[in-house]
Order: sequence, then C-alpha cells, then structure tokens
Amino acid sequence: MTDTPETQAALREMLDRAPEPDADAIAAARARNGQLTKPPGALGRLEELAIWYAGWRADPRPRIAKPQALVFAGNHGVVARGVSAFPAEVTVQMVANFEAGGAAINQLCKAAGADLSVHAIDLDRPTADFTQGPAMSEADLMEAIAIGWEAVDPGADLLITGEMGIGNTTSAAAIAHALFGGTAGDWTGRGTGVDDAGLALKTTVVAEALVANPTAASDPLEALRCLGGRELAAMAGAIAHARVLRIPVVLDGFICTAAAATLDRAVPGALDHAVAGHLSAEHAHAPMLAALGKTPILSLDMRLGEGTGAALAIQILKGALVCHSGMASFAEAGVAAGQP
Ligand SMILES: O=C(O)c1ccc[n+]([C@@H]2O[C@H](COP(=O)([O-])O)[C@@H](O)[C@H]2O)c1
Ligand SMILES: Cc1cc2nc[nH]c2cc1C
Repeated sequence: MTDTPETQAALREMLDRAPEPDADAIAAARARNGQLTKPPGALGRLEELAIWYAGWRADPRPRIAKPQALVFAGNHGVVARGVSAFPAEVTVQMVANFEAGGAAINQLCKAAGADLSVHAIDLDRPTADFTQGPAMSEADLMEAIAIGWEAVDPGADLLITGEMGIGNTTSAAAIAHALFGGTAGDWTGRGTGVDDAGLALKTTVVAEALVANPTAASDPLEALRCLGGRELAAMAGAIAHARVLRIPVVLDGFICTAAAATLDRAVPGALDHAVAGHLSAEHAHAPMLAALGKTPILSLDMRLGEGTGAALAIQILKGALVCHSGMASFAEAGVAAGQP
C-alpha cells in the first residue's frame, strides 16, 4: 500500500513521481499484435487498447481478471439554489438502492465480473454552496481524496470510478469552466433533466461559482476543493492511486471526467493510465474529453453516472485482451500471411 497523500502538494509530488508504462511490454505486445491471424489493423481500436493495457500491466499477454468498481456518493450545498431536477435526498436513497443491488451499476458490474463497492461520504454534511465561497476546506478535500485513495485494491487489474450526488453536474460544469475557460454556458447542461429556466439558472450559478472562488481558475486542485464535492474528490483520489499502482482506469461520464481532469491539469500525464469509457449525453462531456485528448470507447446517449458507461466498456476492453492474448499467430495456425 502506498502512503496516502495528506496535502495537495504531496498528491502532486506522488503523481509527478508515478511510474510510466513498461516500454518492453509495449514493444512485445505491438510485435505480437502484428503476428496475429487477422489483416493488420482489422481489430481497429481494440488493438491499441490491448497494447496500452499491456504497457500498464507490464505484461505483453495480459487478461483482465480482477476489475474493481468504486462508487462514491456526496451531497452538495449548491442544490439549495435549485440546480437539479431531483431533491438532495435522492442521493442517500440511491445509496440504499446500490447497497440492495437494485441500481443499473449493480447489474452492469455483475455482467462485467467487476467487484463493486459503494462509499457514501458524509451525506448528512453537504459541501458548502460554492457560489458563496469554497465547497470544501483543505481538510475536507484531503479526507475525501484519502477515502478514494484507500478504496483501491492494489490487486485489481482494472479500475472504474462512478458517482452519485444530486447537484454534481453543476459542480462538474464549474470545474470544467475553471480548468478549460470558455463561458459558463459552454459547460452547463441539463444533468438529471432541468427545464429551460432551470438551465438558465444553473448557468448563472456556474458563472457565480468562479467569481466566488477566484483561485480555482489558476490551480486545478484548488478547483477540485472550491468547486468539487466529496464524491468527485474521492474519484480523483482513487484514479491518482491507480496511476501510482499502474492499474489502468476506465473513466465514466461527465462528473467522473471533470474530477479526473483536475489531476491531468495539475500534473500532465496523470491520466495516461486512463481511457474514456463512454461519451455522455451531457453536451459538455465531448469538449472535455477532446481537451484531455481522449476518444470514448462507447457512445450510447447514456447520462446516468454511477460508473455505468465505464462498466459497459470493461467488456470491450476484455474483448480486446482475449483477442490479443488468446489468438494464434499466422505461424502457429498455418495461415498464409499477407504482403508486408
Ligand atoms: O455521468 C454523467 O455524464 C451524468 C450526466 C448527468 C447526470 N448524472 C447523474 O445525475 C446526478 C447529477 O445530476 P444533477 O442534475 O442533480 O446535477 C448524479 O447523481 C450523476 O450521477 C450523470
Ligand atoms: C434516480 C436517479 C439515479 C441516479 N443514478 C445516478 N444519478 C442518479 C440520479 C437520479 C435522480
């Protein structure tokens, strides 16, 4: 177990020192890919995904055997501003649903063979309304990051992080606005389904959030503290620990990606171990992924969160790895190779 970072500076330093993927495994996986019984490139993006995964696992012929899914839940003071189509109590109610096995993420993790755990973080202590000042103190931020960091199973060979938190698309939009600029309207969407008036109000709230938190635009981890929520901070903590442990990560939707983006902007390369599982229907997810240089694996118009898009993408990655690691070479199968 790696020591849990106790300060923003310690987290930054651990990401700075995090190991790179294994160059020999990448070279060997690339060579193997070139010998498999298929026309070159015929498995499309599955081929690059398999080679990417091989590098992070330092194994030219790996399989996915122990995927882990972490779902974090948090409540947001900004909900009092009327930014969600649902009331805040849905967060705790959905946590009960996760624990009873009744949510979409439960079914999708079962189908993907992923070990799911749910971490509700101080639901009776919402973050402060970030239109009035920082959402979290430094201590609250680091405590939530630690919960995510410590939830990662060092024996896992793939990680997905999901979230549940009424109001958290407002938080994610504010973070994106702080990290990537533009206007509040560029990053604000309907979330669980606010109407036109709700969207206009939410856009104003996102703009106010940046005015109330002037340090957020110049420091990505401050953006997470000032504009984030506990579940976003926990996802960032888990994704950062996975980077240190060289566990590949599949990102989920808009909120997960916003949390992860704070790491990338704090330390370039901090998300090299992560792929985008899907493209959310929340319109600002596409420009956020583009800014991070990530192409989503799936695009199914989903906007549920919980880790559901990432859980589905596990099955695509498993497909990539069973082909890469299980297929015969031209020589083994006695199949004539094509022109070089
Ligand atoms: O993952 C996404 O892209 C996504 C897009 C829209 C909404 N959500 C989920 O909806 C909740 C937040 O929506 P809202 O409208 O309350 O901000 C939260 O629990 C998220 O998991 C998730
Ligand atoms: C019912 C419901 C389920 C969710 N799962 C993730 N976010 C959600 C938001 C709502 C409203």
